[in-house]
Amino acid sequence: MPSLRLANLIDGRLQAPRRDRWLDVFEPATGEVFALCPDSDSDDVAAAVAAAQRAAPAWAAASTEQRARLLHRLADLIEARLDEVAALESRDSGKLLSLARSLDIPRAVSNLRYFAAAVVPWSSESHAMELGAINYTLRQPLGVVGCISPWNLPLYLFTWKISPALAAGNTVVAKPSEITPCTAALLGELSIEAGFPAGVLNIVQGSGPSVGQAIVEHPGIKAVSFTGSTKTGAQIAKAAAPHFKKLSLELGGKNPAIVFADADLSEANLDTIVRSGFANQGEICLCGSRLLVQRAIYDSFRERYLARVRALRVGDPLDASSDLGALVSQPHFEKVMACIAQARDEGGSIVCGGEAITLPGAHAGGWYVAPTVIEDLASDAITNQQEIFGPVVSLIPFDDEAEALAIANGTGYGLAASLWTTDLARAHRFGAQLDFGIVWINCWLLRDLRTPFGGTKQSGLGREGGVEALRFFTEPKNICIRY
Ligand SMILES: NC(=O)C1=CN([C@@H]2O[C@H](COP(=O)(O)OP(=O)(O)OC[C@H]3O[C@@H](n4cnc5c(N)ncnc54)[C@H](O)[C@@H]3O)[C@@H](O)[C@H]2O)C=CC1
Ligand SMILES: O=C(O)/C=C/C=C(\O)C(=O)O
Repeated sequence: MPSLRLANLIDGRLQAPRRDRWLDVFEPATGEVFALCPDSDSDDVAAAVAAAQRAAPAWAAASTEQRARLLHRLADLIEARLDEVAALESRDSGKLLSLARSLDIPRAVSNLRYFAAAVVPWSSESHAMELGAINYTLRQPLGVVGCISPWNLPLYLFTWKISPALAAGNTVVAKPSEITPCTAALLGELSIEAGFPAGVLNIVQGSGPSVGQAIVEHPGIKAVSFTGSTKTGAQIAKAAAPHFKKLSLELGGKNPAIVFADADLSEANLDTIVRSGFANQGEICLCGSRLLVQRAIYDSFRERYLARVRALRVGDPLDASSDLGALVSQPHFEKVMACIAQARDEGGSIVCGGEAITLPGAHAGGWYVAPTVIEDLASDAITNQQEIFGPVVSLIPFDDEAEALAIANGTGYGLAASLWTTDLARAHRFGAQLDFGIVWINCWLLRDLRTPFGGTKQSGLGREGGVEALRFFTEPKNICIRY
């Protein structure tokens, strides 16, 4: 029997799911079950919404300083237990412990602190009219909002959603992924210790079709912020439409990293380009899975790049010398392997990796895939069009800017692009033409939490981050006074 049994947080109390049903939670590094997650249903969601509705008036009326103080206190508690939270995140998701410790958990803390700080000086607009009237726009909390997050950056994305929602004065019903529920459950416990009033933050654990859908469909939930697959995003949009709910959808990507012949390919930059494909086993929606390289440097770049990728070590996520850990689940492992098989079937050459890796001993049952590089596929091949979300990068040569732009923009997605060039004019010209919500020039995943974050086309709807997130989680009300 797994030793860890998670709980829902509803109305300030840790609770078992009403039906007393449970889901297995696997440790991707070993393939073993190590925890049980509540398999909650619409009754648990209804109880959470009712608690959130009761808590909403007082939370909305609290000063921004009071709300900010509690968010900071929660951040303090997570920070004080950094090692423990990072170890839990790594165990739950298969990600490197070093990454959880240096990126995921510090960023979760930053999310809480950033929105705690941002909401205090946040002010509304006013518009004076010459005829003798003034408008001012109130930004009022929506009431109860839903936050649904995925498994790839569990606490990082869970806090990215709940922090602005709470800071702006809403009460929350949140659902982490049932595949990686552990750190959100721990955050729930810490929120009690931090002193959040009962019902302000509710966490209902369980599957997408039961808990996620019940959140989206509940008439008491005024807005839903979702990160995950484009397919689920479309289902949510459909279910939310009859209720006219506000939606923020941060979905998939098929991101290009575009390397021009004039790029500064220093060792550090080359490392970043490799990282942009393989960080977190490629399980980040921002990973550059299409590597476009100008033909003039293709051969020399390819040689240096492949040498680096071949040197990446797949291993135990707890081992500091591992560069890649385990994929998050058996179904996801099977999906990634099927994508590699499909790349072969459509004529791609696997120039590096391409196989599953079996580690010795206790890790033999884990889900490991070798970093894989594919060549010789047209840009409209399925491999170069569909999101794989694993350690798989496709190399694509191009001749000039026009061709690079057509390839880069030529998918259904538009999340993030990275561009490598020393030509400043090209950087501006090309950056402006890329049909993506985020463009990094000579860097990747350099994040400033004040900036708008999100994608175009099938990568989503709306923007998260900074003031955009505070706007999303509030209702503007214009008041016009004649004097
Ligand atoms: N950040 C991203 O862009 C992510 C992309 N993906 C992509 O999606 C593929 C499938 O992964 P999944 O875990 O199935 O992603 P998913 O999009 O189904 O799951 C994300 C979250 O949505 C919830 N959910 C699922 N169905 C729902 C519904 N009908 N209503 C409301 N919530 C629902 C899940 O329980 C989870 O909390 C991956 O292989 C990957 O390609 C997955 C996770 C994150
Ligand atoms: O906000 C960020 O820095 C990163 C967000 C990443 C995702 O949303 C994702 O991988 O799904």
